[in-house]
Amino acid sequence: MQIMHRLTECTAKTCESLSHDIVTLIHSQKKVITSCPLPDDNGPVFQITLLPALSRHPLGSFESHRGGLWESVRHSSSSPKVALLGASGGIGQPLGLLLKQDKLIANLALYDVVNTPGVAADLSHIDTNAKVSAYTGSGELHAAVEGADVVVIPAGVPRKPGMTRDDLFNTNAGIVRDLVAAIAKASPKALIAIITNPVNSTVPIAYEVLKKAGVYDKRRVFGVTTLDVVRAQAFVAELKGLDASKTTVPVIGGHAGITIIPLLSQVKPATKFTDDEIKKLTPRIQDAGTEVVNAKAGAGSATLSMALAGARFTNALLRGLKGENNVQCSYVASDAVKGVEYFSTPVELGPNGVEKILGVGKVSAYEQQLIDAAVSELNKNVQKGVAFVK
Ligand SMILES: NC(=O)C1=CN([C@@H]2O[C@H](COP(=O)(O)OP(=O)(O)OC[C@H]3O[C@@H](n4cnc5c(N)ncnc54)[C@H](O)[C@@H]3O)[C@@H](O)[C@H]2O)C=CC1
Ligand SMILES: O=C([O-])CC(=O)C(=O)O
Repeated sequence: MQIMHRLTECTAKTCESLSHDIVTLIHSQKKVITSCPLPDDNGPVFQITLLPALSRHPLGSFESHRGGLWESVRHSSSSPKVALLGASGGIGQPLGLLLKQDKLIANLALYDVVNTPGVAADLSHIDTNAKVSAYTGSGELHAAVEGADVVVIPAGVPRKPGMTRDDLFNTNAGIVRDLVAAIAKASPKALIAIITNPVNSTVPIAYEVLKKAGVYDKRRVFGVTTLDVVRAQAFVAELKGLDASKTTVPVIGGHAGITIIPLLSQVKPATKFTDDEIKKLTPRIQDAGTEVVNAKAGAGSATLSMALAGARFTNALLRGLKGENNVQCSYVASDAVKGVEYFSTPVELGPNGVEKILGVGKVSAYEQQLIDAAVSELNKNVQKGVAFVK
């Protein structure tokens, strides 16, 4: 059977790489007969001879075309799959609820070590289009993440009062390592969004695991710091009587204590703060996670606001994959700040994940002091993660 591989929804770049995937795939099965680019008004087209065994490969859905002789295959991001690992948890459940409502998601795979069938049955009764599936335990992890465009990870234990995020390292580092090792095998090109704390260390862990597996791409791993942005926007809007939905506040650095750096000098709409306001608001944003941990008094940490933040960030990644480039703050491998290899700044998201690191921009003297103070703390967190994998 021959197929016409038409990529009307992809940029030339993703088109090339997808074509390469298909050719590699066919080669690996020793079934390629011909693969040649053809000119076409609708974008690059590749003619490939394909055997029936491959016609259901998850690279895309195949549609009959020209009397069955030719078929077209769409890039997987035209029917995106999101895998949610830790789906039964305090964050996982409301995040699953929000993702089920995201029109950009065609398939929502829920994975956890417990209770996933119940969560999936519940969500599957919601009348939105995303198809929900459940996977439980490490034996089903490969299937959960296979073919995923985006994998979101809130798996792991949360803080109790008196703990730092770093106190979670001993339990959560191994969880993230093992999950990412499975992603490296089953969906090496997926964008990976890590919520699990300590984010400052779990992101370097993920990079090191991907490096070891030979599928490292620094554009594809993200520490989710969106909750810091959400909080900063809520607190600034409340203080200044602004419309929260139209207030933007970049938050840079990392995701723990003094590494969380709100850039109040860059608030939009442009807003003036007194020194006193800055000195109160900055630690409030830095300690907002602890505020929730203490208020929950042993019952966990932020889940509902985190679910919203996670859904917002996932949607931004999916829009980027579709070619709708957009800007979000995220903790990624970065050269934005000298002396540290991972840093959150605004980044441009696009078809490859991180398209561009936009840097810290113009900061005040106070903010520069916060950046300087964060660097050594971040380095410790990064080194701890790297050493764990090595
Ligand atoms: N990045 C951020 O801004 C935030 C991060 N967090 C972090 O998110 C993580 C999860 O928090 P919660 O959902 O409140 O905790 P939770 O304990 O309610 O849920 C965690 C879920 O992970 C599952 N899990 C444990 N090991 C697993 C494994 N190996 N594979 C798959 N699933 C596994 C558990 O069964 C549970 O369902 C914590 O590490 C927390 O610190 C929390 C809030 C904000
Ligand atoms: O504080 C915690 O442990 C959870 C978290 O990261 C946050 O709410 O920002």
